Amino acid sequence: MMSRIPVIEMFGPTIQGEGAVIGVKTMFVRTYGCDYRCGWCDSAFTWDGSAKDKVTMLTPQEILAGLLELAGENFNCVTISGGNPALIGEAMGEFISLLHERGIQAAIETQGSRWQEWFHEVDVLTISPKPPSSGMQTDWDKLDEIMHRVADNGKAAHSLKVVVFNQEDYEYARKVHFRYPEVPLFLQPGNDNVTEEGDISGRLLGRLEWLFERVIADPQMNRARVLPQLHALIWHNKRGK
Ligand SMILES: C[S@@+](CC[C@H](N)C(=O)[O-])C[C@H]1O[C@@H](n2cnc3c(N)ncnc32)[C@H](O)[C@@H]1O
Ligand SMILES: Nc1nc2[nH]cc(C(=O)O)c2c(=O)[nH]1
Ligand code: SF4
Ligand SMILES: [Mg+2]
Repeated sequence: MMSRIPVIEMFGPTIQGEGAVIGVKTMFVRTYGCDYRCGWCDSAFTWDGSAKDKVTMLTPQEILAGLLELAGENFNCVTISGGNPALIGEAMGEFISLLHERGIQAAIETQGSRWQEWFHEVDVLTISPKPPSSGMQTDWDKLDEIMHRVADNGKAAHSLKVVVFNQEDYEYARKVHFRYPEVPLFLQPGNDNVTEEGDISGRLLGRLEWLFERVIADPQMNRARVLPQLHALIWHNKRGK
């Protein structure tokens, strides 16, 4: 049987709002299921069961057809997020090959808890280990293994992205930076209310300013880049953006 991928939503074109390729037009494919349970997850519907009825098991060809139906030729990049897309094996590699056959780039959002061989084929690999405020524990041996593998063989432009809610998270981000000094590091302020309706940009910009001040004062963070969730400034907590 053809292997299938659990997809909870596909949307776009939108603008990549985070990290190394912020500002790029992209489609999104969100897989179902996560091995983490971050307390502040802005996409908890991908794992908490609340939207389980929306999951469809799709072949790589069906996902590509769905994206083309949504957007025609109006995209050149697909961002695969979740949940944790690194829970998916070979079928994801097949999907990435299909994208490449059409000259479309593949970007991945994952937390660095699982490795897949297809990471080597990804064009933009974002690894986002989770700070203490998430309630999750980083398996440093696993993260080391993943960072070494992508550095040794990967063609992927890879980067690290740490979400920061408080001073303890900031210390964690510094630890990540010391451990992998050659890897571009992006710091992203946390959104501490992912269900608030209306305009949340003022609150998020306040968090961004707080993080700017930390980095400005810190000679050990001279190469880190601080970025907001750009889409959240524009579209707030709206889903599918
Ligand atoms: C929903 S996650 C899915 C991919 C993967 N599970 C991960 O965490 O990297 C996508 C990105 O959103 C970030 N994120 C999730 N909740 C957030 C929040 N409340 N504030 C800021 N960033 C958040 C994650 O850290 C991650 O970089
Ligand atoms: N516009 C936009 N950019 C994003 N970058 C990472 C996202 C994610 O949820 O993985 C995301 C998202 O959900 N929307
Ligand atoms: S790892 Fe990502 S998807 Fe999973 S709970 Fe944390 S933020 Fe949400
Ligand atoms: Mg998001």
